[in-house]
Amino acid sequence: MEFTKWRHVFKLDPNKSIDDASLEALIHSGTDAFLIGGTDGVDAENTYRLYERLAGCGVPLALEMSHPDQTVRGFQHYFIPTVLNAGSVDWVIGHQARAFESYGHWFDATCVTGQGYIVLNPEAKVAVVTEAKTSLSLEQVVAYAETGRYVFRLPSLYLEYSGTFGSPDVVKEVRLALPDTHLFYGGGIDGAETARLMASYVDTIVVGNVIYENLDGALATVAALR
Ligand SMILES: CC(C)=CCC/C(C)=C/CC/C(C)=C/CC/C(C)=C/CC/C(C)=C/CC/C(C)=C/CC/C(C)=C/COP(=O)(O)OP(=O)(O)O
Ligand SMILES: O=P(O)(O)OC[C@@H](O)CO
Ligand SMILES: [Mg+2]
Repeated sequence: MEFTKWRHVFKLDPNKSIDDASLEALIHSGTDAFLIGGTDGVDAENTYRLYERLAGCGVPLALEMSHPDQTVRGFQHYFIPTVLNAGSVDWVIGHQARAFESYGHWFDATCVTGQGYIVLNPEAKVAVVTEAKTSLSLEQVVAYAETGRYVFRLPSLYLEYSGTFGSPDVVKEVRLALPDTHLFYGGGIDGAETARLMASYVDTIVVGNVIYENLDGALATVAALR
């Protein structure tokens, strides 16, 4: 699974419902992959149910693990997030270490990638759950990104504005500071314009919420990159 080639992914939340027709449209949209992930209300059952609806669809499936119950086999790739600017160390390394304690025997480095999250929307559920320090200057965001890259040697960083459109200036500065790091951006991409803008700065744009609010807008985010 070469996530480094992905330019556009749809993020599907196991805790949200989506009808078959919409899922079919996403499958045929031309997106590079489906990233399954959510902050709350995710468990093995709803993760597997969503996996089953997508298995064999021809689009790569990756699981972004945010709960120990989510060790569901069958995905082509797994991301284990760490929230670099979390207010509690549990979300930086605590939950992950406990998960390895329980499930590490399943670990297969060829299909699991660490993902350094920097959460920047204080309203986002993930910010509340992880007590993220979101009041950061541009220099502080860059500093977190550089720490993720140079101290923790994370193979990917994720600028997370989940639920709102983020600051292009911040994203651009992180890109300039870390030209060789795989950057994901997610947050408020709702159509062609926002998709193109953020795709000009990062390697992979992640489109989530708009799927459940305006399917045409979601599909336009793929067409915009063609
Ligand atoms: C099966 C297999 C290959 C296993 C390998 C072996 C192994 C190592 C297994 C253990 C792996 C495991 C289970 C790790 C998870 C451990 C854990 C709990 C880590 C903490 C993860 C973390 C930092 C979560 C923070 C929240 C987060 C990043 C959430 C997902 C992304 C996101 C913000 C989604 C957007 O949706 P949502 O936030 O839900 O927003 P709305 O619903 O409001 O739109
Ligand atoms: O839901 P949106 O705002 O598109 O954000 C996508 C993704 O970054 C959420 O983790
Ligand atoms: Mg959710």
